[in-house]
Amino acid sequence: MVAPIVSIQQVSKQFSTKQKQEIVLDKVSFDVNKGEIIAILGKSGCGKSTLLNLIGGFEQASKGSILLDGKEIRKPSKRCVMLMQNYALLPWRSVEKNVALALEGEKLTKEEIDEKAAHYLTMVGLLDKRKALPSELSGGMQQRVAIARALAIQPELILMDEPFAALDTFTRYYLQDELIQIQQREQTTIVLVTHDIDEAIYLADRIFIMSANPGRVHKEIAIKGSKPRNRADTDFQHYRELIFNEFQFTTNKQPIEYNI
Ligand SMILES: Nc1ncnc2c1ncn2[C@@H]1O[C@H](COP(=O)(O)OP(=O)(O)OP(=O)(O)O)[C@@H](O)[C@H]1O
Repeated sequence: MVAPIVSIQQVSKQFSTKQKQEIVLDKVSFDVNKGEIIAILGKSGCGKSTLLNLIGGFEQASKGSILLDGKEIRKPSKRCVMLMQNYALLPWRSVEKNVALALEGEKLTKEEIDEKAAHYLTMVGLLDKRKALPSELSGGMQQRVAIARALAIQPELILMDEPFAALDTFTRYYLQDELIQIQQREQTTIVLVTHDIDEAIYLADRIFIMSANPGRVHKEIAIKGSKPRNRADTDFQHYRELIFNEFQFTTNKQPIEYNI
């Protein structure tokens, strides 16, 4: 039995503004095992990013608790990094200096920092771009720099909020493959929020489908089969259909009326 690295226990989150009080998450519970990729799918506003922020320690739960290796998460830590859709690179720093940023504050010499930065840039295939500025790179390359920077911290857990959503299909496919390879090599645990059903099936070991108002885990689906998976095979289509059906269930969409 693999020990859970993250344990989410009966977590509720309420936001209060002047206008209203909103229960965004309601009694969410699940475990994430070491070395797993978990994908969280759900329609806009169901609380996916809020859940990631709670796991990352950027927000506090209103009720319930979230444990990282058995200890309650109360603030952000280097054991867990967040990777965003917009890369969040510093535009005035070179690629290698952006990666090195993650290592500043550690007890490392300049040579050690350079060596580590080079190591992780090699891993994402961007060593030859180390002197470039982010603006000189494509979106896909910038996201690879952000991945190298996240990996350089050697976190146990990476939280990803739609990391590839801004990229074109082929770059997205390429980075998904790269992510699987790196994740298998480093044995990092990943919790990924995505709107992309195919991305979830391609990457995840388990998918949690959330329903909205308030956000709850509606269904857990374990994705069988080794990676990389074949997007065209029958198993993949089976999961796709399963998830589409679940979404119909969680979305009470009115039929579109056409005036002819
Ligand atoms: N800091 C905050 N203060 C008040 N309300 C908030 C705050 N953060 C999120 N919310 C509200 O919580 C709800 C869920 O937001 P969240 O960003 O978690 O959803 P999401 O599922 O990630 O959406 P999307 O897929 O569109 O990114 C929304 O109604 C949002 O307005």
